[in-house]
Order: sequence, then C-alpha cells, then structure tokens
Amino acid sequence: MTPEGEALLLEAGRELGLDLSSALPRFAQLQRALLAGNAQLNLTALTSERDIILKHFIDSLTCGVDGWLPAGAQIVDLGTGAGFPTLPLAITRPDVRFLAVDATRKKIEYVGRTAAELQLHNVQVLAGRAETLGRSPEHRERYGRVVTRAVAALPILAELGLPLLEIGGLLIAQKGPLAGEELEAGASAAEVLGGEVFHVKHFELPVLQDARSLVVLRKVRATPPQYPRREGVPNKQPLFWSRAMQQVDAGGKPMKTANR
Ligand SMILES: C[S@@+](CC[C@H](N)C(=O)[O-])C[C@H]1O[C@@H](n2cnc3c(N)ncnc32)[C@H](O)[C@@H]1O
Repeated sequence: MTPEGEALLLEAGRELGLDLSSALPRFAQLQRALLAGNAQLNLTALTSERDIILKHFIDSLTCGVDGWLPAGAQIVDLGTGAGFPTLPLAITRPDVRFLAVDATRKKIEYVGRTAAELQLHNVQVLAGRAETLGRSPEHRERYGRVVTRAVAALPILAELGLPLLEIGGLLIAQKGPLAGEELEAGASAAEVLGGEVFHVKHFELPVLQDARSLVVLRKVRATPPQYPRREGVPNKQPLFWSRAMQQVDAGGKPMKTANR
C-alpha cells in the first residue's frame, strides 16, 4: 500500500470513529492478496488502490461501528465473495468470530488462504449455499449475527439469513441506496420468516459520500420449517418481490438480483 493509500485508510477510518493505525500492515497484506488472487480468480472489478480501500475495506467496516457486533459474537458472513465484510472486520475485531460462507468454492478457498496468511485466527470458512445451511440442524438457528454485503434484495436475504439466527439474533444487511419497495417487501418477508425490521440507517460512505444503507432484521420467533426453500428458489421466486421491482442495469435490462 502506498503512503497515500495508508493516509486515505486512516482518514476514512477516522470518519467512522476507528483508529486503524495498528491495522495498516494487515490491510496492506490484504490488498496484496486481493490483487494477486484477482489475477487468477476474477474476485473483484475494483482494482485501484482508492477503490479497494474505500469501497471494499472501509465499506466493509461500516457494519461494525454502531455496536451491532458485540464481543464474543459468532457471525456468519453470508455470500462473502472475496471476503467482504469478513476480512476487514476480522482484522479490526479479534474479539468476534466469523464464519465466511459462499456458494463458490474457489472464492472460499481464497478467503481461507488469505485469513491464514494474515493470521486471522477468528475466521473460519465454509463452501456451501445458505439454503442448505439453513436447513441443516448444525447451522439452523445457531448464530447470533448474520452479516451480508451486496448479495441480494432484502426479501431474499431475509429468507437466506433469518433461518440461521437464534431467537433475538440480528441480520445486518449492507446495502446501497434502498428503495421503499424493497424495504416493504423485506419487512413482509421477514414477518413470514420469524423476523422483523429492527433498524434502518441511511448514511454516506466516508470520503466518497456514496449513499449506503444498513438494514437490521431481528429474529423474533422460529422460522417455519418450509423455509428456506430449496436451492435457488429464494432468488428465482423472492417472497413479496416481483422481478419487475428488481433493479435494472444501465441499459434498462433487469439485473439478476438487486444486489445493492
Ligand atoms: C456480489 S458478490 C458479493 C460478495 C461480497 N459479499 C462483497 O461484498 O464483495 C455475492 C456473493 O454471494 C454469493 N451467494 C449468492 N447467493 C448465495 C447463496 N444462496 N448461498 C451462498 N452464497 C451465495 C455468490 O457466490 C457471490 O460470491
């Protein structure tokens, strides 16, 4: 990481109320690992130092600054991809444990290798689909927190994440700008799945001031046994969320899922 990159990370961290000075060497290692991994695995489209620092590292840290991740928590990162938000959070929060989950094995292998290189002993990884985990007794209703960044629209996240939470647990979804329709559909889906909308925060990413939202769902009762539906169905037939309501790309075509 260049000296300018270090200064940017520190400045953006300060905006979040974090002192990242002692974490700089690990963030530099993570940046190197991401770029090296990207050359083989196509992990991210964001490759400039500025984008990696602000849109991956700092963006990942935004879900941990409001006290949603208490010390000792066991956190599932649903759809971690190249390790976001898990790896930046694990660097700054040695007091919580992460289980980084992704359907794509090669990404999970990269995250596991990188966590080992960075000596992040609070990270475990698991290749698999949330639908399968949510139906397995080993993982269903076992976790205090689920975090998820840029994975799917809120009703889909509710179906994938709420089954994993114990009662009282929280699903913390990191989103871009959030339309009222998505929140309404998410609230209706959460209700069916044993959850409720607990908190919504709209804010700006440090330095860039891009719009972001954090939606916190709370598990209030057991998820009915028919959920999550089988692999792929939550995405193809989202609860309370029609294809027409999903985001469109720059050319006006519907995107596969409303990630942000
Ligand atoms: C757009 S990427 C985002 C990755 C990362 N969270 C980030 O913020 O950079 C979405 C990831 O979610 C994973 N994913 C989507 N649906 C999933 C499911 N049902 N179970 C597990 N992983 C899933 C995909 O494999 C992909 O790696």
